[in-house]
Amino acid sequence: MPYQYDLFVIGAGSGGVRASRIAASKGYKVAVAEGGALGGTCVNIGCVPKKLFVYGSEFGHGFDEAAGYGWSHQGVEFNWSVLRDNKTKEIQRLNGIYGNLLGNAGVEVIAGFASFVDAHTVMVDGKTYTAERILIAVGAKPFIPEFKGSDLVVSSNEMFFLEELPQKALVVGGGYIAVEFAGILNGLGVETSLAYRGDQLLRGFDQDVRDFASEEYKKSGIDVRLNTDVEYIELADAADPKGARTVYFKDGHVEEFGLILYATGRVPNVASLALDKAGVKTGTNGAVIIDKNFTTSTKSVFALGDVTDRIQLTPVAIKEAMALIAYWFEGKEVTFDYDNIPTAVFSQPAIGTVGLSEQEAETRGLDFRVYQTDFRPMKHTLSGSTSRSMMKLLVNNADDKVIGAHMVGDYAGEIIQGLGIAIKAGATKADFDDTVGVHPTSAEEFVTFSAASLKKK
Ligand SMILES: Cc1cc2nc3c(=O)[nH]c(=O)nc-3n(C[C@H](O)[C@H](O)[C@H](O)COP(=O)(O)OP(=O)(O)OC[C@H]3O[C@@H](n4cnc5c(N)ncnc54)[C@H](O)[C@@H]3O)c2cc1C
Ligand SMILES: NC(=O)c1ccc[n+]([C@@H]2O[C@H](COP(=O)([O-])OP(=O)(O)OC[C@H]3O[C@@H](n4cnc5c(N)ncnc54)[C@H](O)[C@@H]3O)[C@@H](O)[C@H]2O)c1
Repeated sequence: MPYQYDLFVIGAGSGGVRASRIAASKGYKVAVAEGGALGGTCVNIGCVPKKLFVYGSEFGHGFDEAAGYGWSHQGVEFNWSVLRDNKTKEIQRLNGIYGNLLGNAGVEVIAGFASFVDAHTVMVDGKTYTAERILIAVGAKPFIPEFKGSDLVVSSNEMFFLEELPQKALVVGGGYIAVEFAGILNGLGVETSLAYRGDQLLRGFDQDVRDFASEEYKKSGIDVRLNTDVEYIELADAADPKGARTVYFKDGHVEEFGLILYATGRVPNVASLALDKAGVKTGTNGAVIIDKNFTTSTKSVFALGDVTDRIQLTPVAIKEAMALIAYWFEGKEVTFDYDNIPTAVFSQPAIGTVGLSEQEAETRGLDFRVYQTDFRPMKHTLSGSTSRSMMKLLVNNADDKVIGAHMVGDYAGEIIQGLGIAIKAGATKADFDDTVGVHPTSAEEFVTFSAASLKKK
């Protein structure tokens, strides 16, 4: 039976744009449905605007730190609407670029939310489209637990469009988004508390990184509250829905905040897809279940990116799209390597990490040694800031290969990318030691770890 398209992609985010663009350039007739703005989460309400906000908030510390370098100023003012609106203009420029990329590749863009009619048919705004293959790339959406007053909080989605900044904010959660936004708000001059229900922030990261980063966040001015959970929330004044919120914590403490951000995870965005009509099965949290070639329980339907709830990162969604393209066009079985994915948390200071944490290496029963150091970065010798950086390297004793690298400090995200290549290529500690350092940098610490910094043999 002939179909209208070779490929119909649902969702023009990181994974969907790449898959549709490359498939079309290789000769498929492709359409992509997008219910929001082109580029998806990363471009519109994720990585890109978040990083622009991080840059904006770093100036908040920069003015203070400049004094030790001889700069003085007559008071500094920050105008939130300028940052917010300049960010939005830049994102609109990127939306245009995504439109051109898709158009130039010959992809038909259909505006609207798609849902399944059957295994080869989708519907957008009442119109049906048939395709030999359908790719689900709808991403994820914020998860906010339900409790009394949960309608009075915002998610990361709203943070990009706030009418005004509050004087005082509470961020709830302990993952990437919570620590990144706590840093942004703090840097922009908002009195910021970060409440996490567990013992330490950033579960899943190396324990030393978690402990060190948490202390640095406190030093930077964030009020970090561990083992703290919210019972319920009310409007401070019932007649003023835009006004302060009163938070009743589980330990009995009561406090008012102008804004409460819940950054408590993201769940697959499948609710409106009518997956059952195509026989597509889902697992925990509604994640679309796929085999190693990104094929769902229905042979003609594929899925990748955040909707599969594996590793929620843009470069992962993009690499998955490229692997699926190689599977379709070259018949290559997918051998996606989810190990050694470098990642950065754009908190202040930032975190960069690749490979195993000390706890993961222990769980895997490896015989390994650990080098670790922390120091005052040269910039802060004059800035007056007490901020410190830390670095950590894990080495497998059997073959001397570096199996993990971790950093908390300025430029950690930039530095970890290069280390990701070295670790992926199988570099040994001897290779690191043979590499000439770039001086004076923080990064050179990674190639000058000596026996003195051996934390664990
Ligand atoms: C605040 C925040 C910051 C982040 N920062 C980073 C970062 O610094 N680095 C990083 O690597 N990752 C970051 N991420 C994660 C990254 O954004 C995601 O991993 C990535 O966008 C996933 O790509 P995707 O293609 O799976 O889905 P998405 O990019 O989410 O795209 C899905 C698209 O599908 C559309 N859609 C949904 N349902 C339908 C439907 N029924 N019909 C049509 N269209 C539909 C949506 O509107 C969306 O545009 C961040 C995420 C957030 C929320
Ligand atoms: N820099 C980056 O690359 C970047 C930045 C932002 C987001 N992301 C991606 O997006 C994903 C989602 O980010 P996130 O920060 O929302 O999720 P996350 O999974 O990283 O963190 C969620 C946090 O919320 C806590 N939590 C969950 N339920 C809760 C509840 N009921 N009450 C209180 N706390 C609760 C969890 O314990 C956890 O600390 C990340 O895992 C990451 O893959 C990446």
